[in-house]
This record gives sequence, structure tokens and C-alpha cells, in this order.
Amino acid sequence: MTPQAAGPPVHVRAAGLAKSFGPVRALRRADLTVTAGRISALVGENGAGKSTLMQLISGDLSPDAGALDVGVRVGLVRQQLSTVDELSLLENIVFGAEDAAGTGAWPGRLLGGISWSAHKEGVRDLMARTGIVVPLAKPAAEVPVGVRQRVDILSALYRGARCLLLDEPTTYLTPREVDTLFEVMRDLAAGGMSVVFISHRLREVVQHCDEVNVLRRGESVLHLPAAPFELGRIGRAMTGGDDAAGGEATGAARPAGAPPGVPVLDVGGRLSVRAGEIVGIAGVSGNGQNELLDTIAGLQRSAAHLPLTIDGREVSRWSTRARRAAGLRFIPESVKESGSAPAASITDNVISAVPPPGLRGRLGLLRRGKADQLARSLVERARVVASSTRQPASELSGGNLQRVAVARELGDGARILLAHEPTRGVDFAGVALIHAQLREFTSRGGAVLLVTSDVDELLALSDRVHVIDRGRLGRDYERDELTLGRLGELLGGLGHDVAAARHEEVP
Ligand SMILES: Nc1ncnc2c1ncn2[C@@H]1O[C@H](COP(=O)(O)OP(=O)(O)OP(=O)(O)O)[C@@H](O)[C@H]1O
Repeated sequence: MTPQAAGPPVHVRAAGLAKSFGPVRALRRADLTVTAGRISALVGENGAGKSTLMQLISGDLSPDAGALDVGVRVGLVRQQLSTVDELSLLENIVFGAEDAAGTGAWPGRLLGGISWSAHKEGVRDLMARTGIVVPLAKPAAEVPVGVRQRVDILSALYRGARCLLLDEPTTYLTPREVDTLFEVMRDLAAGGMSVVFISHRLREVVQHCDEVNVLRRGESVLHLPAAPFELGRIGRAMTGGDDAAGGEATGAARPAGAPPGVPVLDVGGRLSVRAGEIVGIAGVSGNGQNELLDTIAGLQRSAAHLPLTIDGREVSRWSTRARRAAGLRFIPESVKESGSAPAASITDNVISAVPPPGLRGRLGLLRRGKADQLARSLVERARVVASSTRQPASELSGGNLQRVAVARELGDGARILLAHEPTRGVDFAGVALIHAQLREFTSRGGAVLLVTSDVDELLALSDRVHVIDRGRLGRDYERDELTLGRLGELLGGLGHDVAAARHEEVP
């Protein structure tokens, strides 16, 4: 790296970077300068090329063209979690995901002569310094996604990264955790580190970052070197001034529709969802949300042996398949991990969930043309950026994969939707689109059980809200009874600080 005449050292300088994957031009001309002591935001629509740029800087990919100068050790914390289920959190932090995945480059070097107790000390010290604390002895499989993400951050720091690349780190975090993360980032930056922060939550960006870089369709289109930042300007740069797809902000109130009807889903009399209704579940991630949804979906047995009914019929002993056939659909917390088949094409991912009648010909053989047609119309409706429906799901950007999963689960035959973080990783135009899809689904008599850590989303969509804490569901509150402040009081005892959530308009 060329020494600077004055000012803080530049850690990364990228100019005119291009990268294609076969026919897909993920990056055409990307520029980014990352400076010590600063938190730089990188924003752009789903598929704009943000993750690709991060992978070029981290060295996971090499550019086809352009100049890239990286002067310090870089730690990339990816969108998709890289913890290994069977390993303890300590092991995950110490080995680091890349090496656990097989390069074997550094553990041997670092572990030579160093004991596990020394690592434990080192990691404990790191946790104390950064305030990012995780239960070290627990296996990764037993902790919620939010904790596993913190493990990835600790891992990068433990490996001596001076430049942290955080690809959507806040999607798993509650508002208070987001604030804590930024306090940590601020401290790290004050200590001479640099941070690149990717997020679709533009409010976080303008509030916490020192500079903003916008990518649109693989090109750097805007660099704002200093606050104050104007949300509208950033939004317009992201979309090219085309706000048509954006629609309303996430904070919009639910339009008045037909009054919700009969309960279609009931869990032991404690939780019920009626036709035409969205019932929200609020709580700190890891308080039983996964268990609740997995039990309803038939992926695990109810520990409390609560009766579960769909349309008044007891279904506790039904298979997942039978539940799907009854119209139950599920968007899991991490679509990348458990809601998609990465090697299969977009078409196969779309039709995998109980192929609708009409897709099979005589002898039960799949009619490919029809299946592709169905996938194409769905991809179009969900505004997915993909070169073709034959593309494997693994090649889709995170937000685009999420759009595919939502559209698939809302497809033919859906009557009850379990939606866990339905807009995770989706840009603001996509969030508005998915919210509109959920409302449209309920206006046709669909029932939605919504679990989200985004309090704005919870209040924007839910007709009623239950709070969940340590596996227990509290009473429900009607939407009219709840303001952001009231929800904050309810969650206050659970370590939330929703007062930190804001209601500014997103363009
Ligand atoms: N390995 C790959 N093979 C083929 N295409 C790919 C591959 N990786 C990414 N792409 C494509 O490159 C484009 C940019 O993807 P990238 O993941 O960088 O976008 P992103 O801005 O991070 O999106 P998101 O906000 O949805 O995470 C997308 O069209 C994506 O489908």
C-alpha cells in the first residue's frame, strides 16, 4: 500500500473492479477506499454486487479487471453463517470458519505450542474488551443465529483482522444489540481499525457510518464522504431514481380490510391465528421462537405436548408433508441454511414444495416447460435478479434467495404461513414488496404467524402481538393497544431497547 502523505492510513483501495460469473456481470466498475478509523457503509439493491466486492477484498475471489490494493489483514463476516454445528463456540472462534472448512493454513501455525486454555483466556479477554459475549462451551448447534453471528465477528477479530468487512451483520440483531454492535465498531475504529458495513437498513447507515458508498448494478454510483447523509439521495442512487418498486415504507399502517375470520391455526389455546390475520411474535431471538415454529411445522415435537389444530383438526401427529398438504407453509429463519436447496435450480427450488397439480403429466412425470414457466412468473413477480430460472440457487444473492423462498411459500395452496424474519437481507423496495404480498395473502383469507426481530415490521404488519420470553408466550395485544413505546415497555424487561428504533421514512 502506498504511504499516505497525510491523514489516516488507507487499508483498502479498489478502483474499477469488474467480476463476472459466466454471463452474469456481478461487478462492472466498483470503487472503494477504506480508511483506518472509519466505518464505511456499502449499500445497494439486492444483487447490486456488494457481497461480490467483499469477496474480492477478502481474497476469496479475484477480479477480472481493475486495481485492488489491500494493505492489512482483512476479516470477512459473511451473510451466511460459517459456524460448524458440532464444534463449541470457542472452537469455532479459534479455528475460524475458513480453516474449519479445510484450508488448514493457520491453526497448525497458531496452535503449535499454544494450549486451549491459552486460547480460552485470549478469547475471554477479547470478549471483555469488545463487549461481544458468547457462551464459549456451547456447541454452535445449540445457540440462536444471532449468537452464531457474533461468533463470526469474534473469530475475525481473534485472527487479527485490522479491517472488518461486515456483510449485513445487523439482520439478526435486536435494536439494542445493533446499538451495542456499533459501539463496539466505534471503539474498534478509534483503535485504528477500519470497518466496511453492509446493510439494507438505511437508517442504521446514516446514523452510524462515517461515509456511504452506493453500488448500483455492479457500478459505484455515489460516494458521500461525510455526514449528514440524506436518505432520499442514497435511495435514489441505489435505484437509479426509480422508486416505483419501492412503494410504501415499512412503517405504513395495515390498510383496513375484511375483519379476520375463524381460527385456522391453534396452539394449545394459547396462540391462535384466524383467516385474514397476521399475528406477530415479539421477543429476543433465542427465546423459543424456533421451537414454536418448528413444532407447528412438524419439524420437532412439542415439549409441552400442546394440542395443535389446523381448521379445528388435531394435527400434532401429522407429518410435515401432511401439514403442507393442509396449506401450512414455512419461511425458516435462515433460508440459505434450511429453506433452499443450493445446488438445485431456481425452478426446482420453486416447485420442490408439493408440486402444484398441472405440473405432472401422464405417468407422473414432471412437465419441465410448465415448471420453468411457473418459476419464471414467480421470479418476475418477486422481482428477483437472476440470469435464468435454470441458475442454481447458490448463485443467487442473499436477498434474491429470500424473495424466491417467500414467493414459493405464498404460492398455490398456501393458507397458513409461518414467517420467520420474512424480509431478512432484502432491500427496502423488496421489503415493501414482501409486506404487500403478505397483506394480499391475508386479504384473500390467508393466516400469517410472523416472527421478526424488526419492531417496525412487527408493528406495521401485525393485527395482534404476543411476547415470547424463555419459551413462554404471553397474552396477546391488539395492534391498537400497541405503540412503539408500549412495545418497548413490554420488551424492556427482556433486554430490548426499542426506543432506539426510529420511524423515519425510507425513500
Ligand atoms: N457464484 C456465483 N455464480 C453466479 N452468479 C453469482 C455468483 N455469486 C453472485 N452472483 C450474481 O452476482 C450478482 C451480485 O451478487 P451479490 O451477492 O454480490 O449481490 P449483493 O449486492 O450482495 O445482493 P444482496 O443484497 O441480495 O445480498 C447477482 O446477480 C448474483 O446472482
